[in-house]
Amino acid sequence: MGLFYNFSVALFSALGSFLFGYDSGVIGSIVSAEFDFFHAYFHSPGVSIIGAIVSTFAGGCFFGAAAAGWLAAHIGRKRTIQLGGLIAMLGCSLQTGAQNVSYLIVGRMIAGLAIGCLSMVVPLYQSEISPPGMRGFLTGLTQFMISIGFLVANWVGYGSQFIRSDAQWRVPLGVQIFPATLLFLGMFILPFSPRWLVDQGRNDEALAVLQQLHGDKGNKEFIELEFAEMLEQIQYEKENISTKISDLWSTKPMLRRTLTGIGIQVCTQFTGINVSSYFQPTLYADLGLSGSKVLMITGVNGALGAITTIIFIYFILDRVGRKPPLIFGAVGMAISLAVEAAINAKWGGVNNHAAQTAGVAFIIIFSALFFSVSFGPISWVYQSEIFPMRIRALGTAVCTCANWACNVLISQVSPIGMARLQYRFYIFFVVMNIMNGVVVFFFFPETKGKSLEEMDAVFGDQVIPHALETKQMHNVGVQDEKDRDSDA
Ligand SMILES: O[C@H]1[C@H](O)[C@@H](O)[C@H](O)[C@@H](O)[C@@H]1O
Repeated sequence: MGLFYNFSVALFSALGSFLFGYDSGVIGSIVSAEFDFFHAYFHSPGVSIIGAIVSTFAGGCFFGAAAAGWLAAHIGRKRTIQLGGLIAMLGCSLQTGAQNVSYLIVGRMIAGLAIGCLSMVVPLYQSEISPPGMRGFLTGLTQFMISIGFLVANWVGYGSQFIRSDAQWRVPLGVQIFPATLLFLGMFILPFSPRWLVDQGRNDEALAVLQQLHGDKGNKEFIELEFAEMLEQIQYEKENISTKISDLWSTKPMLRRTLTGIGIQVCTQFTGINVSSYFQPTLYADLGLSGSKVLMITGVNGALGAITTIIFIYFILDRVGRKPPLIFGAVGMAISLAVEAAINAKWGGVNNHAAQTAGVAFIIIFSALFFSVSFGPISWVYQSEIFPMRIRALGTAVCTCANWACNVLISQVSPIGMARLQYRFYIFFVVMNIMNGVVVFFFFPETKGKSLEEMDAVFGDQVIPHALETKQMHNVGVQDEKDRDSDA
């Protein structure tokens, strides 16, 4: 039990993040020209209908994330995840059984509501069940599972194009019903967030969950201190902080939290990641590549991204903190995109093998290396750890909505930008990545190793003294890792 159980709970809840990646990724294949049965069934939908099929999903995500802010505070994190799973089952079933375009669009919208909700609540739940020294790893599982979702979607899409019936598009859409059902049912046996339980006055249950999550072996003192601090902080917040949306900007420290939370998500979107996630085949086509090679490279890129993410969150994130990797990633992405722009400017459209290889390599380096060790995982970790309990659900929801709003904007504008600006479009993102690095350097505080209750000290509104020293808590996290190793 103990940390292995804690890890398993965080990983299982990340099935919600898998659905996020899968649902975002699969539609690209389905609307592509290779899916002839899809186009025949829906009477060759034009670009505007295809645009609607793709973007109603992201629109639904925006509203799903907003609603989850209220739900997670009232019915709790666990039940909100279950509700997300249930709605995903409905949305995916509607898409799979679609009889006409409206049916499909409604299905996409409903699935969007579910994914938006899950995208906000899964990392929030993970961060509230984690010990401080492992919060980066356990919450970073969100990004890991998003990338696995994208990866599986790519390969399912690839395989399904060879089916010679309507199953060609119904199968890849239907596949998601399985993880959605598993998430809905499995969450019945997973614990509630201990912090939400304390907020509801269910203290005994909260303590029992903490003991279950962190294990009792050699950890008793840590659990007692963590629990005492949780009680004290949440009690203080209950008496002094309301849960109104205006609390997000009512004091300077709160405004700072809100701006950094929104900031991390806006910066993440402006790295340009979704140009690569959604339009990768076009980027390769601009380099003169086509056919099955493109899907192969996309798949390899996705697999490398997942591997880099897991290595980064497990070995590095909780040791070096949030800021240094963000700055490293921003610089790395700016350089990769600058090289990409130069290659496209000089050799775009020309059949030069060396230039093509370098162009592909830098797209992969951009996302599978630099994004995966920076904004990818850290955006979810950071937004889930900076708000005080009373307003955490709402604050996290606002940040996630910022993610989806920018996501819609960039995915709508990118096809036009790529066509009109060509290689100059990369330069826009070079500039944005440099700005991201500057913003992080000057405005983002470091949160590594602090307990969620200690974030008030980080943001400058500490009122109660913290019994649990950061150093001590961090050591316990490390101690736990050792226990896990010796358990194995
Ligand atoms: O590829 C996804 C992207 O579609 C999301 O917009 C972003 O927030 C995720 O972190 C990323 O992994």
